[in-house]
Amino acid sequence: MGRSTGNDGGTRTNEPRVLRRDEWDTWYGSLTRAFGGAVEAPERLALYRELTRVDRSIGVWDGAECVGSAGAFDFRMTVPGGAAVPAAGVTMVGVAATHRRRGVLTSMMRRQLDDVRSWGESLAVLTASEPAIYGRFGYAAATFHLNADIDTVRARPAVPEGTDDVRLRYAAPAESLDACEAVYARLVPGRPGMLARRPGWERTGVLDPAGERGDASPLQCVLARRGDEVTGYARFRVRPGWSAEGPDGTVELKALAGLDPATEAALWRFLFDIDLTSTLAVRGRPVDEAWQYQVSDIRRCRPSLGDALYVRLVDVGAALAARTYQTPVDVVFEVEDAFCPWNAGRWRLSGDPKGASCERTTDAADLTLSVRELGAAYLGGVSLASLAAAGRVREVRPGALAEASVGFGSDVAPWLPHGF
Ligand SMILES: CC(=O)SCCNC(=O)CCNC(=O)[C@H](O)C(C)(C)COP(=O)(O)OP(=O)(O)OC[C@H]1O[C@@H](n2cnc3c(N)ncnc32)[C@H](O)[C@@H]1OP(=O)(O)O
Repeated sequence: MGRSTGNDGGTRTNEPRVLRRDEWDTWYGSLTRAFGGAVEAPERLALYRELTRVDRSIGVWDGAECVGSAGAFDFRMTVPGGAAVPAAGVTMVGVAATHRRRGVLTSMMRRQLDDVRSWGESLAVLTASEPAIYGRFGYAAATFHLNADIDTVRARPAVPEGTDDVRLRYAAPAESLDACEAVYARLVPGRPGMLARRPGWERTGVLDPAGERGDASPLQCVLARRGDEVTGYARFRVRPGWSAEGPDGTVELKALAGLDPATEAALWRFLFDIDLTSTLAVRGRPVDEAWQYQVSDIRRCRPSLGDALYVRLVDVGAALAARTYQTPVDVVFEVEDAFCPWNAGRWRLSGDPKGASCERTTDAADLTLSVRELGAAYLGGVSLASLAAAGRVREVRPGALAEASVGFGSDVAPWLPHGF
């Protein structure tokens, strides 16, 4: 770091160092400004202050001014096979516009990945403000999500048997939090990419600052029950609207979870049917969610895909051994990793649906790729065969690509349940 030309006349900046709690306001203020400077709601600010792990956060200072920030939550993320693997949730990354493009981010990524390795965490994950930023540091998009603006007048859901047995009742979002979290916790092991809720994180789902609603309703919650058991929930707002033809409101879905297909269908049907609305706006849903296959007209749902979680294998051997493989795999990867050279070289992965090992080897390579391709394929959402077709994976031993590609797949699409 330290290229000495810049908008501030060439003042040198320093190496990143760990944040102190009393520096948080300055540090976070610098981050907010890097994101454009809009003022955040006090409730959101207070929660993020509480959730920040200052001991895992770093800043770059130029005199008394904070010019770079980066943090890392300590998540547990589900990987294929169901294990909850420690993953550093990289967050709050920003560099002052006066100090941009002179290596401040690079110095923070260097320090952070060294730190993550020293904490014994084999994965770092993030959501990117811009996809072009993080590839050079070894991250790759590993999960995608589905957005839709559903015309609920013309696209109608067909529900499975048992849906009518599910009872729905309104509940206050904050008061029903424990019941919702119990449902969420049961779903976490079943889908790669899901994050076990850490203390405090459950509150992000019911933050409801009045200043962020515009003309929409406060957050609403409906609980689903089968018998006495809470089996699901949906949180949403309603944004009323009127056109010359009549009511034209929008339901904005914020969260939905169900323990069984009938519960999920009952919640979706409810959201389709709220009076005085004609659009159901959904963002960030799993790409394989059932509602898409229940609607009468998918085109009227205006679906679109978005990139979601970026994965970086910080310790290739430990990360690949932490997940399982849906069919037997025995392949040698030749891995290129310029930013974390401890990963570079040959690794033999032997795995099946029960478990896996991944060790250093001197055997000949079967497949060559960079750590980014392993990150993309890690959760089973991007196939190694597709990456090979894109010229990013090279097959040396005939048959190795199909073997690894099928083995890395996941029957359930990986999904990031919330931003961070
Ligand atoms: C996980 C999260 O928090 S995502 C949020 C990221 N933060 C933001 O988007 C806030 C606004 N932007 C910023 O704060 C800064 O511009 C940052 C953090 C994106 C980049 O910081 P900088 O200190 O300027 O990056 P740095 O100088 O280390 O750049 C390293 C390389 O990345 C490239 N790069 C940096 N930002 C971008 C970008 N937005 N798009 C494409 N390339 C980029 C640089 O050109 C440079 O390339 P080179 O090595 O080929 O010369």
